[in-house]
Amino acid sequence: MSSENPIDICVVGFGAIGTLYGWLLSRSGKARISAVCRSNYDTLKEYGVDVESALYGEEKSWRPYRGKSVSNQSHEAADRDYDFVVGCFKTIPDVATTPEILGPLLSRAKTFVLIQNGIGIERDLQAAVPSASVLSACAWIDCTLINNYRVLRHGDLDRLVVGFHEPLAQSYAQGGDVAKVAMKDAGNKALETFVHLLQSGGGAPTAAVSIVAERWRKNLWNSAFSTLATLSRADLFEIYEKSAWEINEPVAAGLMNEVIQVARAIGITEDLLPSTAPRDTIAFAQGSYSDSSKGKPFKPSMLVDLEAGRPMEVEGIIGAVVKQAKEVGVPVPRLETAYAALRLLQRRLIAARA
Ligand SMILES: CC(C)(CO)C(=O)C(=O)O
Repeated sequence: MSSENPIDICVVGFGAIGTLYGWLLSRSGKARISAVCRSNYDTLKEYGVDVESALYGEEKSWRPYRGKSVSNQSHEAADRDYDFVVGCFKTIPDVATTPEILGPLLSRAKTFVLIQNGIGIERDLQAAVPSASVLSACAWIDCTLINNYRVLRHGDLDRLVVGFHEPLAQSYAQGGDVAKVAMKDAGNKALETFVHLLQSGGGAPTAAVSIVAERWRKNLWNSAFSTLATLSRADLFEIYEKSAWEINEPVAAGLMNEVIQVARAIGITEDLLPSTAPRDTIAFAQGSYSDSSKGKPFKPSMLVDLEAGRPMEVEGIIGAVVKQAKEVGVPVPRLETAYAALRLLQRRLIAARA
């Protein structure tokens, strides 16, 4: 590392996404990464990880500045302050909330970044650390840890959209407008620094005008394709296979249109999330998955979790939309059916782990 005053970043959840973004941040030469790991702790400590990315290149035996075990609820990493705490763990509030997972790290930073799927995933964190800046990011990426966590395999897709969440009104109520402006400035500055670090590491993140709208846009993909794939245990090539797609297309479009209607009802306007977004999302997936002779079968992370017997991100992807639909009185029968079926699967996964 060349920098004299390194930016200290704690990445919590060092699965494929945490490893890839931790690596890019450290490649900036300006940041040092403390990694909070679970299953890959021993491998990372002994061997490091071989990064094999079609987009970003390769590095043998990369190790973060230090690796810490998650066995003690992130306690081991809470021995210092950080410039950023970056959450790359799955959002599964029906198992543990984000504040529960971050534990003592909550008081170790003023800026948190959540790189996760789902809607409203920032809310419990904002309530737990009202004076902090909360950023979040949507990742369109295909990466996996293989060979017993020794290799990070990444293809040629990395679309990362990062943004700053408006602070909760209660967090600046006492200080009034001055406090509000100061919080916004701090958030925007943190966003600028984070984006710059990733860019310096070779990444190409985009800063969002409205990260909330971007989260709804990303959720179009997840609520349709993650749901269909998980309930049928089919990969994306199977879903897009010609005779199957005739049946699946209206189902995917129907699920996405319900998501759009809820987004509109809560105030996400056409300029932030256009009504053409479902069509664009379908076309984007079609470009990648309609020809099975090209590439390997792709499974959304929700299906990967189901097959591995791990709890899935049902609440953030579907549950949160269904709940908001109820609050604003928008009927979402397709999403409700998907949610009910996924919840039944989830109950079994959680019970098996207990
Ligand atoms: C969009 C995608 C497929 C990852 O890039 C995803 O969000 C997931 O697998 O859950």
